[in-house]
Amino acid sequence: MIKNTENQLFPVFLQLNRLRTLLVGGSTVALEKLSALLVNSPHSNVTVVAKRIIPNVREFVKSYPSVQLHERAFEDADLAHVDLVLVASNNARLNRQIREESRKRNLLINVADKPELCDFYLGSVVKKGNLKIGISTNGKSPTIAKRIKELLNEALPDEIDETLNYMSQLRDLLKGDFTDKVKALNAHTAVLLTKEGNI
Ligand SMILES: C[C@@]1(CC(=O)O)c2cc3[nH]c(cc4nc(cc5[nH]c(cc(n2)[C@H]1CCC(=O)O)[C@@](C)(CC(=O)O)[C@@H]5CCC(=O)O)C(CC(=O)O)=C4CCC(=O)O)c(CCC(=O)O)c3CC(=O)O
Ligand SMILES: NC(=O)C1=CN([C@@H]2O[C@H](COP(=O)(O)OP(=O)(O)OC[C@H]3O[C@@H](n4cnc5c(N)ncnc54)[C@H](O)[C@@H]3O)[C@@H](O)[C@H]2O)C=CC1
Repeated sequence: MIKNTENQLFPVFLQLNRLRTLLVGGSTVALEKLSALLVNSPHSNVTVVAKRIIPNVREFVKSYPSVQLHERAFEDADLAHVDLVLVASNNARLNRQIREESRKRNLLINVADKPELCDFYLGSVVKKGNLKIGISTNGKSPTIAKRIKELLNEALPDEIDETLNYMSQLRDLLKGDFTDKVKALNAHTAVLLTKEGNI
């Protein structure tokens, strides 16, 4: 039985360096979205289109050569040759229009703070080396998502990345069929779930 109250979103981790992302809007909220994209995927191919681009955005993208800025109004043609769309404009009609045009082209879209116009949501992200954890509260409370991120950031030791690298080497060394490998990897990590393991 599927309960309506449960979180039914499906999480994925995108290779934004291989995709082309359009961001419409160039102000405070656009900067938040841009920073969420680039802090996680520094080689994201992002095209920003906005009537006005604030200096903070210009400053921020200086460290990211894969970002292009276009200070002008949005045109439908901006949707050609992109894979993903994010909108952070202050114009409700424009948001709706971009949503419709994006769906016609089968593009996935996120409109900042307008869940009803979104095909996907951004999450809070915990990162320790190779480990990345995405957090969603099903849109109920982004603030709680942020707090859980802070909690996990403190709880997970930096050494977790060494463990991941060690396990990766072990994985390459292990011989035998798939089932044997899984057994061995599970045996090596069983201790992590005990208090003494203390990941
Ligand atoms: C549905 C979703 C769609 C989407 O935008 O993708 C959405 C929607 C809305 N956000 C609103 C407000 C705020 N958003 C934040 C922050 C974040 N919001 C993010 C995601 C999401 N926000 C998606 C759901 C994620 C989930 O399921 O948990 C995070 C996780 C990721 C990111 O944006 O990068 C990022 C934390 C990053 C970090 O970890 O630091 C803060 C807090 C702050 O900024 O400190 C506030 C103010 C306080 C508050 O309201 O809680 C409003 C009301 C606007 C209004 O009142 O006008 C709506 C609209 C509505 O709910 O209807
Ligand atoms: N600022 C905030 O903290 C919050 C913002 N929001 C939502 O996010 C939206 C954006 O927020 P801000 O960045 O603060 O807005 P803003 O008003 O500072 O910036 C809007 C951006 O949209 C661009 N824009 C407007 N019409 C355009 C067009 N036709 N083509 C291309 N670009 C166009 C503007 O040039 C500007 O860069 C708000 O309207 C609101 O719905 C929601 C909650 C909080």
